[in-house]
Amino acid sequence: MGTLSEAYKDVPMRLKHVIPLDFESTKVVPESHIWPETENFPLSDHILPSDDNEKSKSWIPVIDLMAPNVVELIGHACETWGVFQLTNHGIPSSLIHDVEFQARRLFSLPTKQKLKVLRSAGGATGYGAARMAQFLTKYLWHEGFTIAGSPVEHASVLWPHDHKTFCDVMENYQKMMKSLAHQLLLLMLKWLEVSEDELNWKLSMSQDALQLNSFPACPDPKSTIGLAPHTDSMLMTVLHQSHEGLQIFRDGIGWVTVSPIEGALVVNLGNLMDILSNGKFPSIQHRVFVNQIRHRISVAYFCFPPTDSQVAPFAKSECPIYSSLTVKEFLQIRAKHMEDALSVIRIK
Ligand SMILES: C=C1C[C@]23C[C@H]1CC[C@H]2[C@@]12CCC[C@@](C)(C(=O)O1)[C@H]2[C@@H]3C(=O)O
Ligand SMILES: O=C(O)CCC(=O)C(=O)O
Ligand SMILES: [Fe+2]
Repeated sequence: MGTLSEAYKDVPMRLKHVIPLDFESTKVVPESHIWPETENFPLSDHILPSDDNEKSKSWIPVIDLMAPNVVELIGHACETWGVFQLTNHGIPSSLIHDVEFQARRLFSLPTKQKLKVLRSAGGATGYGAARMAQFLTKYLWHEGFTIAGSPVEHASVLWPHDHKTFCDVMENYQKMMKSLAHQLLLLMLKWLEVSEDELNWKLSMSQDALQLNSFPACPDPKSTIGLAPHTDSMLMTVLHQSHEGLQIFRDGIGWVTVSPIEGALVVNLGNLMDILSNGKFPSIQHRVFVNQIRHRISVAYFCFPPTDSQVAPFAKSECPIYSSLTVKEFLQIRAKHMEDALSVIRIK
C-alpha cells in the first residue's frame, strides 16, 4: 500500500531548506527571516485578534458534531468556507492536553538533540522545516516534527531511556483522530450524495500523518511569518491550536483570524478533497502569524487515501474540472508546483 515516504522520496528537498533556525539562541530576527511587507501577504492587512476577536469568532462556523442536522451544517460550511470549528468531537481534552505537552517537551529539547532526528532531504518524517519552505525566498518562524505511523524510531533517539510516554500519547491521538476523520469524511460524502463504494479505496484504508508545529515567541512578530499562505494537500486537516495565530483567506474580506475556542478542533479541507468534490469543497488558503510572548504549538492531523490509489472528481460530476491521477502523482506535482498544483491538473 502506497505510503507518504514512497511519495516523497522521489522529490527531495534541499537540505538547507529542511534545517530550521536555531530559535533557542536567536535574540533578533535575522535578515533571512524578515518578510518584506509588499510580498503576497502584506502583514498590515491582518484582521488583528485584538480588534476583531468577537467578529471573526462569529464568522467561521462552529459545528456541534452531535447536532441532528450535522450533515447539512458540515456540507454548507465546506461549500462556503472550507473551514469550521468542531465541538463535541469526542476527543478527550486530557488527550489533547497531553499531545500539546509532549510536543512542547520535544521542541524544548536542545537544538543539537532535535537535529539528531532531522528529516532527510527525501524523507517524510522527523524534525525540520515545513515542506513549503523550499518555495519561499524568506524563511519561516517555524519548526515541525512529522509522524507517519509509529514515532518510536525517532523518539528513542530523542529520549533513549524514556520514549514510551511520547509514543503512547501520539499513537493514541492518531487512533482517535483516525476514527474522527472517518466520521467527518462520511458526513461530507453524504452531503455530496456519494457512497463510500464510489471511492476506489476504502475509508478504512486511509493513511494519515501527524504534524507537530512549533512557533517560538518572536522578538519582532510583525516582521516575519510562522507559516506563509498555503493550502493543505491532503483530504482534510484536523487541527488543535494552543493560541491564536491561524488565519484563513476570505475573498472580499481578507485574512480572518480563527480564534481558538476551548475544546474545539479546527477542520479545514485540502487539495485532494477539492479534486474529489470537483471543486464543490474548495481547499482553503491559510497562514500563521507569530507573537512576542507565547510559544505557540499546533497539532495538525492529515488524512489521505493510500498514495497508490486513484483520485478523480466523483462520477456524478457532470463536467469534471480535474483530471484523474494517483495520490502519489498529485503529491509529486505539488512538490514541484506547490500552490499551482490544482491549476496544473485542471482540465482547460
Ligand atoms: C502530510 C503532510 C502534509 C504536509 C506534508 C506532509 C507532512 C507535513 C505537512 C505540512 C505542514 C505545514 C504546511 C504544509 C503545506 C507543509 O509544507 O508541510 C503541509 C503539507 C501539505 O499539506 O502538503
Ligand atoms: O498552526 C496552525 O494553526 C496551522 C498549521 C498548518 O497550517 C499546517 O500544519 O498545515
Ligand atoms: Fe496548513
